[in-house]
Amino acid sequence: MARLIDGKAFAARLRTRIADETAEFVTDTGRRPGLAVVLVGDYAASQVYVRAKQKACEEAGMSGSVHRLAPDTTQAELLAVIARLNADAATDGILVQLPLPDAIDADAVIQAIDPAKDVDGFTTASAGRLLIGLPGLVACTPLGCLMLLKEVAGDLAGKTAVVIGRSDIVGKPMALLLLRESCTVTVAHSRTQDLPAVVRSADIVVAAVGRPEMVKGSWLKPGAIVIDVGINRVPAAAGKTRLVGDVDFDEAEQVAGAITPVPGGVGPMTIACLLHNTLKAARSRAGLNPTT
Ligand SMILES: Nc1nc(=O)c2c([nH]1)NC[C@@H]1CN(c3ccc(C(=O)N[C@@H](CCC(=O)O)C(=O)O)cc3)C=[N+]21
Repeated sequence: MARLIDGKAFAARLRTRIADETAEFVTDTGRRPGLAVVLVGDYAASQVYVRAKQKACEEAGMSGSVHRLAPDTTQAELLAVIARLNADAATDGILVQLPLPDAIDADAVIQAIDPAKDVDGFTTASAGRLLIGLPGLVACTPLGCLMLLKEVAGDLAGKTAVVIGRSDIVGKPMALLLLRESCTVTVAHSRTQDLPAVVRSADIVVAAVGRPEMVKGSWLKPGAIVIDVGINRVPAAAGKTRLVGDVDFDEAEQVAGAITPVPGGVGPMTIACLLHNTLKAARSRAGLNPTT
């Protein structure tokens, strides 16, 4: 049976460490690190995530503000909010909650964020710095996945890694982070031929496709480390729903060496890494040395 990778517990320890470092930052600078979350519209899942992010900020001793805008907010109005937050000295991190309403050009909004405050790591500046190996803010979900992998496997050099999914916010930055750790990286996607055979070659599998329970136990190399980024709500008994990942957990845990559960795996790490990035941005803006 696979070892269970307890992302929730790891994230809790990380958040405690960040809280200690935040207290030091407050002593050094006389102010709290500040995260501004911008939420447009009334998408139900976003309301839940945004509240979780704000609560996590406050528990770490940071200031977390949520800027709620109406569903019919125009692009110009949203850009004006970003400009104001870019110029605000007390704001260290800016996160525009996705998805945005269809009428708004999400890319134009993201690119308007000051890269020094880009705690999601979504701007071209942040993505480009990761690509060429310069220090910068890295997207929270892949960063959290990497932390879990290093915790479980230690040195990743020379290991074969397959990333399933090629999104700009998970698959691509995940592949670059694994390459930076000297893994041999394959990025698989919807057009990949014989995906089971590709997955079977991997010591490390990161599943980020958004298809419930798609990765089967029989696809895995015995002993592989499996990181499941998927968060899919599917129908369950008695008209209820339940969360499942992109990996068929019950099958995979019979074959894998270690595996993250859903929930309680990658999700909590995403939020902890958002705090990590906010503190990192705050330290950098205050002229302090980076801690990690
Ligand atoms: N600009 C932007 N940045 C984001 O980082 C971002 C976003 N937009 N839009 C939505 C997605 C989703 N996301 C999650 C964060 C934490 C959990 C999480 O903590 N999940 C828990 C609980 C899940 C539950 O019970 O619903 C878990 O997996 O254990 C999930 C999902 C961040 N996102």
